Amino acid sequence: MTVSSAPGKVYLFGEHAVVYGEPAVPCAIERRATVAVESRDDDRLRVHLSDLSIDGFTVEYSGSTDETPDVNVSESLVQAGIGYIDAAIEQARDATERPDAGFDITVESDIPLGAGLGSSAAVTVAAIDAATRELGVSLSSDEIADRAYRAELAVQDGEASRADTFCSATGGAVRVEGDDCRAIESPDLPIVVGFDGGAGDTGKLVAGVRALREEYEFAGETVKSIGDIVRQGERALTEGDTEELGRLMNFNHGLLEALGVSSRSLDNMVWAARDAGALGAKLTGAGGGGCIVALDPTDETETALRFTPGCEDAFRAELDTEGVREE
Ligand SMILES: Nc1ncnc2c1ncn2[C@@H]1O[C@H](COP(=O)(O)OP(=O)(O)OP(=O)(O)O)[C@@H](O)[C@H]1O
Ligand SMILES: C[C@@](O)(CCO)CC(=O)[O-]
Ligand SMILES: [Mg+2]
Repeated sequence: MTVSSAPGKVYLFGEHAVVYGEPAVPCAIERRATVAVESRDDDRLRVHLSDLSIDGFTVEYSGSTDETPDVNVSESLVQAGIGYIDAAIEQARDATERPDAGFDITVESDIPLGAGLGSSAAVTVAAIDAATRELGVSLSSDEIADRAYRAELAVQDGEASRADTFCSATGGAVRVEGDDCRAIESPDLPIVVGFDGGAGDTGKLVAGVRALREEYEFAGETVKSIGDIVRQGERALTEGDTEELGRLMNFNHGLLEALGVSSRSLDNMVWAARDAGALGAKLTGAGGGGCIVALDPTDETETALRFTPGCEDAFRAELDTEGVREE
């Protein structure tokens, strides 16, 4: 058996805009997905998912992905839980030239699903690393990131950037602009996360922004303005100017709200954080529900979020400098 883990992430800046070639700066955090993989003698996949929101369920289906898994849970749950694993295994089979390799797979994760913390990227990255190493092939983190990106593209109908998967494979803070992906220096930031217990579907949310850009030229200008915020934010990050970072995060959230990817619960948490004295606060990831990220060196924001209606959890997130790794 081979076991790998990979971190989730928060976006300081640039989600959604990064899909259209603008830069983005996500940072890996110490919340990880762990995937255990064991080879089988046949081409079948037996997948056990014990994620946070549901009792673990097990599905088993043939290796050829055109066969509907014979499962006893709702189709949407299967598609939700299986899609990224299935796409990751396809990438692992391609990377190892073992198209009929079968696996027993167990996924465990402390990253809430669909909440903007990159759970899909972490699960995909860890699954590719574990499955390829189980077959005796060791990929570089850049190769894993590229294959995980292609897996996310497949599951999200082409609506994905390289940012989440490169950040999860690499760890630390990264800067992604199109195919240009690189690790960057980042000071230890006082990151606080608020979680509303909800979720958003990344593929659908990204498709919504794409439709808005196609309908309104000013929506495209809004996306470009997010790119300007990211470039300004990089300078603040290099200088360790957390007050400027916070102001730019607030600005970024406002533009994401204009693009229709925030929600009442996310906005409530953002304003609760700001009212508590956070340097800045914004939604993170695809939006639609899930998490916000705030900067506050004091405990005020975390405390305020815990008493904010609609906030289910609030926690301080440390930067995780490690990307994908063997456990
Ligand atoms: N523990 C897990 N077990 C199985 N599948 C998981 C697990 N965690 C995430 N996934 C898959 O990832 C999907 C959520 O991915 P999605 O991209 O919508 O949100 P996210 O990655 O958590 O947030 P964001 O992309 O906004 O950062 C789930 O519906 C499921 O298919
Ligand atoms: C919304 C998005 O920009 C980030 C999701 O965490 C999509 C992507 O970059 O793949
Ligand atoms: Mg995702």
